[in-house]
Amino acid sequence: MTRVLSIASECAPLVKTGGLADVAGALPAALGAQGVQMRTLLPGYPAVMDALHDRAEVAHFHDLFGGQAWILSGRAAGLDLVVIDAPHLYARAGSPYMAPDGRDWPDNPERFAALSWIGAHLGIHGVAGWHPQVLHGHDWQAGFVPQYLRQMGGGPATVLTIHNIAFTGSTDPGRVQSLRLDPWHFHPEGYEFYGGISALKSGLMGADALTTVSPTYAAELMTPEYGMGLDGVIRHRREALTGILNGIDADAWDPGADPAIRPYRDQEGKGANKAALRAEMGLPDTDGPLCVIVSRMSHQKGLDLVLEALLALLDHGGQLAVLGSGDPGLEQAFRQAADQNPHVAVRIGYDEGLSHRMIAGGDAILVPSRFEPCGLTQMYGLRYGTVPVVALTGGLADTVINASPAALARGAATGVQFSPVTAEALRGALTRLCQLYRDGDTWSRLVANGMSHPVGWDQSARAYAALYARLSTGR
Ligand SMILES: Nc1ncnc2c1ncn2[C@@H]1O[C@H](COP(=O)(O)OP(=O)(O)O[C@H]2O[C@H](CO)[C@@H](O)[C@H](O)[C@H]2O)[C@@H](O)[C@H]1O
Repeated sequence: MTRVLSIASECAPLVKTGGLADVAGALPAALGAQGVQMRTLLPGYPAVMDALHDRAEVAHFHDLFGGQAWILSGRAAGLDLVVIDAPHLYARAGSPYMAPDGRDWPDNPERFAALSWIGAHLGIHGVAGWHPQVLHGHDWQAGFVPQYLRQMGGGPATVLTIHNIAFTGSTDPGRVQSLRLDPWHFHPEGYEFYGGISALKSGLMGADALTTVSPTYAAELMTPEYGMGLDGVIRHRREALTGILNGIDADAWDPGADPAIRPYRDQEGKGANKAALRAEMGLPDTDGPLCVIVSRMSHQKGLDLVLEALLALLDHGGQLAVLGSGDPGLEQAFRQAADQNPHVAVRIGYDEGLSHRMIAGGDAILVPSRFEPCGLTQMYGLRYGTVPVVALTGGLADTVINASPAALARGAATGVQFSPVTAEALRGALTRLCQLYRDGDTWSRLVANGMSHPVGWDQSARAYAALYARLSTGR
């Protein structure tokens, strides 16, 4: 049994703003099957504190970045947790990162430095006799773990996973002291980044192993186009980096047993869900494909391209249903598209149940991301027989097999890919989708291929387990 402490700023189903939470929530069970004992360290947000049971206090700090903190072990939602009960940092309404008015909390650097600091502390001192052999942090919020370990005199091996390099946890150099960083390490080999401080850069330089969530994204990160200024750092650490594809939570996303939908096991069974979704979204019947989108609305996700390419879908009898929130300009543009066209429906917001109904009821799911470390919704689509139309980038390239004539002839195709990530290429992909949809036999094969494509955690959990084993025996 390798003992691993996962350090995450969000974790499904307790607290989620995006895919990081899904992964942090799914890893412990997936890895349990591989002989890894994983506990998850989380900030004590109200939702986490409310759900925590079987609590035991394992440590107390008089001053954790400006106030008292109690470290609690316990369980919630089937997860073994270690929770930082620090009301001055985490007992706030809103999302993990933002106030209810949508603005980032000004002390986010300290709030997540505290998470990393406690992670490092527990790495050295353990949790009531349980001593992790590996500390596995996620994204910038866990970036300072290796730095603090170094300041505390060393400890277990560290892994840092990049879910989204767009967030670097950067702040101004005046915060060295409030972040409890050793000023001697304010240099390019440490946490300094373009004259400021970056938690992610610090972790990328200091962690024993780096992972990201698909092999293609691992390669892309080393290029200026995708590295967001950190490509040089990543090239410098290329020997330490591996791409391990995400899986999906196969229990939460099982079309045969999903309580949010009318369960089904083959293409036939999708019909009732499609009719229900059309009724729910107020969409009329057509003979073209019903395309769905479930997404954060941000530049990353390329949804502006969908608006530009929309007519290619509508002119072929297709429809679009969108669930998402984020960029106010995009929200408004989708609302307007829905007002202007009876075959477009939009729900602005975050709605877990509706996301299941959309993916069950759609014929196709659109994921036109400009960059996508892995992407989960295209994999939900595969499992639910909802054909993914994806940009050829990152994990989208690694999880979908394009319906080229050769792949169709081999019986391997599962979706439609397009490249470059432009409205013009997306128009071509939507036109092709509509052609495939009209050819009933080919469409049925695409759907069936997707539904039998493996999207669970087995293979990736083995890859993480092997990485942890290598790191913990190497010390
Ligand atoms: N309005 C809404 N209502 C309900 N559910 C919604 C929703 N909007 C989004 N979701 C859900 O949130 C999750 C989003 O996960 P993704 O992997 O697609 O992207 P994200 O960019 O957040 O994650 C980052 O981290 C993950 C995990 O590593 C990587 O896969 C990804 O590429 C990377 O950008 C999915 O479970 C999706 O269903």
